[in-house]
Amino acid sequence: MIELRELTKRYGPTTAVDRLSFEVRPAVVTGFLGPNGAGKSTTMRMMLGLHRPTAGEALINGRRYAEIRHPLHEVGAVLDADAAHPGRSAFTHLACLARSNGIGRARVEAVLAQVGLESVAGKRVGGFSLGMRQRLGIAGALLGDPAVVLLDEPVNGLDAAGIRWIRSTLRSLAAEGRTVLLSSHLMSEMAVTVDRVLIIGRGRLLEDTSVTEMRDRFERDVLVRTPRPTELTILLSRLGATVTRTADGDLITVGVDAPAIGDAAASAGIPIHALTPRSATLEDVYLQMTSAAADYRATTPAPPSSSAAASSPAVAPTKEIN
Ligand SMILES: Nc1ncnc2c1ncn2[C@@H]1O[C@H](COP(=O)(O)OP(=O)(O)OP(=O)(O)O)[C@@H](O)[C@H]1O
Repeated sequence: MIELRELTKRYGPTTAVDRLSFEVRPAVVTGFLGPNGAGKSTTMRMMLGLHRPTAGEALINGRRYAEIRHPLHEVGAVLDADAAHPGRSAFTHLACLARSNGIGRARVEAVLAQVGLESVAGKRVGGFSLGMRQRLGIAGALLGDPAVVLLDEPVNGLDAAGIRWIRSTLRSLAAEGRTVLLSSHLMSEMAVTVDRVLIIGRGRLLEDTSVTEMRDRFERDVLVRTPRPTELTILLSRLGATVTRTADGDLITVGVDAPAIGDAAASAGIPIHALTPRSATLEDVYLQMTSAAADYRATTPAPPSSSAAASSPAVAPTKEIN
């Protein structure tokens, strides 16, 4: 379990982390999301005692990192896939880490097998692909069999097979009852990997929810095409729907689902030419939530056909960011 209480970090005039409070629970994979510069790395570094908070605290299993006597046995972290010396073999790298933490050779062999690096254990890390270096980082994090595992941007730059491997590894670590927290700035990567999401923007917590809840919460609408839009609008409004008309004459209906719209139109003899249920993608929702908090945004607008506004219903930001 990880607990943050009013955790704050200021660098001169910049407030990188702003009174952040949340809990990361065991047995689920939690994603820590936010745009570039949102404060994810700073927060993780404070959790690991690498940065001193300006105010507040980060507790791992009830204690500050500095108070943990054998940290590798309680918390494993991968902050940088390139932390291993390129001239060392994977085995030597892990054996050095293990030795300095009182961990035996058998455990080194076990974690190498767990991450699928057994066959290249004697090879120099300098020749490893990014995916192999990520696996090695995770092996190092698991050496002490910790209850808490933290990974900063673990899927950054990985190919599809690497992402799939990380995903299944994190799921099995959570299934063993561990607390698993990984950061990313991409919702699309997180949506299929994590159970819960903590979203931050400009150092503040914007959302603490499950992926399922986030999917369900955002309004779904139904696009309806009919040659008799005025009559259908009156009919659907009587059923409690909110109906708006697009420039093309289609109806966007919220509050009544597609089968009910079809049934109502059929019983009134109104022809329907198209009936399309739509929902906002998690990426749309996430971008909308964090847009006000993004430090760096592309200024080139997306083509209308692929923009969030054109392809999905309006999603309202859930909290105001000041
Ligand atoms: N050592 C530092 N000195 C001054 N400012 C810093 C320092 N480290 C981070 N910052 C600032 O703090 C803010 C948060 O940075 P941080 O790296 O934690 O964000 P992040 O969410 O991890 O971003 P990214 O996704 O780009 O890695 C940024 O505005 C950054 O410029």
